[in-house]
Amino acid sequence: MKIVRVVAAVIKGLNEKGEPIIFATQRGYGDLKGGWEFPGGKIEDGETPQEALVREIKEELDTEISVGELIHTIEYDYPTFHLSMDCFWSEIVAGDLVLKEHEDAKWLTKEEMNSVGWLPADITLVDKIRMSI
Ligand SMILES: Nc1nc2c([nH]c(=O)n2[C@H]2C[C@H](O)[C@@H](COP(=O)(O)OP(=O)(O)OP(=O)(O)O)O2)c(=O)[nH]1
Ligand SMILES: [Mg+2]
Repeated sequence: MKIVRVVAAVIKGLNEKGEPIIFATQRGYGDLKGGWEFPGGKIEDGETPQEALVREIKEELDTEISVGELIHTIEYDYPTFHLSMDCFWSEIVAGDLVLKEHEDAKWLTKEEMNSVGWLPADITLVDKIRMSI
């Protein structure tokens, strides 16, 4: 099966109560349209995962991020491809998270993380994030 290598940013911030919040985006096009995900995309030839992630977040959200530690690499079989997705803690350096490609976005607290319809590959990662924030 075809392997698709993807990077995703788990962007962490704080709400007005000082609680940790995570930025989630809703896919605006394609087969998985409407599903919630962590912004990011496919690694291109010659890029490191971190370089790919900085580029993708600039393209998708017009925002500059700093890429932190790897949280987890998701391996998941979709019907037509195998997804291998590196997920990194990330923080905003500059920019306002403008939705250039996504349909919607939300900042979610730990308690709210199960309130959106995540893509099937993301479920184990979401659980892991909920335990660690
Ligand atoms: N970005 C992202 N993709 C995910 C997640 N979970 C998940 O299954 N995927 C899948 C959906 C896509 O089939 C694939 C990568 O997607 P993408 O569409 O974001 O790639 P891209 O930004 O480079 O966009 P494109 O040029 O291919 O349209 O990974 C996630 O949390 N974030
Ligand atoms: Mg993308």
